[in-house]
Amino acid sequence: MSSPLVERTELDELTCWRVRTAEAELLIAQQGAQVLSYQRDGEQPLIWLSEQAAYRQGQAVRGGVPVCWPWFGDLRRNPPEVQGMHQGGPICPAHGLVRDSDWELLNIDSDGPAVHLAFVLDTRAQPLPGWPHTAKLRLDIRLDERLQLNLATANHGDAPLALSQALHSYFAVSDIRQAQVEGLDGCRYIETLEDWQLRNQNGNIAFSGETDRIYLGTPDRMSILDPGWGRRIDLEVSGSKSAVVWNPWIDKAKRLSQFADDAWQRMLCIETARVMDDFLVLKPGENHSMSLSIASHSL
Ligand SMILES: O=P(O)(O)OC[C@H]1O[C@@H](O)[C@H](O)[C@@H](O)[C@@H]1O
Repeated sequence: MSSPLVERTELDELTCWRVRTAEAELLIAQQGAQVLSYQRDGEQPLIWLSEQAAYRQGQAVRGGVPVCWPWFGDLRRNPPEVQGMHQGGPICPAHGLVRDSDWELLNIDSDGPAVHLAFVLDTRAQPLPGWPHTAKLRLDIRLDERLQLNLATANHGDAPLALSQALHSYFAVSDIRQAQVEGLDGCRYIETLEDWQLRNQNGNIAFSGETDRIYLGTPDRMSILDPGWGRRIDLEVSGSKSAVVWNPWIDKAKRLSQFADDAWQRMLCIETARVMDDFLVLKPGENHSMSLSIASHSL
């Protein structure tokens, strides 16, 4: 078996890392430590990357796995403790401050057929605008027969940190209208499209319109069933009890940046998260890890 290969490549304004193992290819942008694409040989992509993706500094790439931190979504929809950490006035971008920041590549190493890359963002070296706290964020990416992401936050300050976060994974599907999500039966969810009402999930999730929901009390395993490609994508998570399920459908697709009008058909976000009442509080010196493992199997 050939040993894994990691090469640096520049995509327009962004430095990226292309990882090739005997069975898969992974592309990561150093900006945001953003996984951009992931495909196993002989399979359709697992992670979706927009065909209109732009590789610009200071702008998250549409697709892949952006890291949302130290808040998820609209800051004003976050618990007061999370909002209170921001002292930057009215400018507070959606999904926090790190998806378009420079991260440092700490390490690349391989262990037999597996490759591991670690990226860090330390707010002491790189202060975040309007967020004057001392924390170290680390994303470990490991590729072997599956893709594993581990997002760790350490509080290096002397006061508690309150934050929300997500690994905003865009998955590739053959056709969202045929896909289903298994594993969330019986969970409560917030229907953000209908006044943030609290509802209950019955059975699998199927898609027939714009979907933007925050699931609470989520389990450690979920799957995307994709009959069109005869495959299931199995997600295994730890350190998270909330997840966001999102597809923009027809109208919102037209308003999104770097997004083709018909791209909603081919993607589905299931975002491993710590949001709403699952937000994170870290005491001084405390560390927290949230991980996501992605594998595919035939249906
Ligand atoms: O366009 P952005 O900032 O990358 O956000 C994309 C989507 O991210 C999802 O997490 C949100 O639930 C959606 O409401 C939002 O549209």
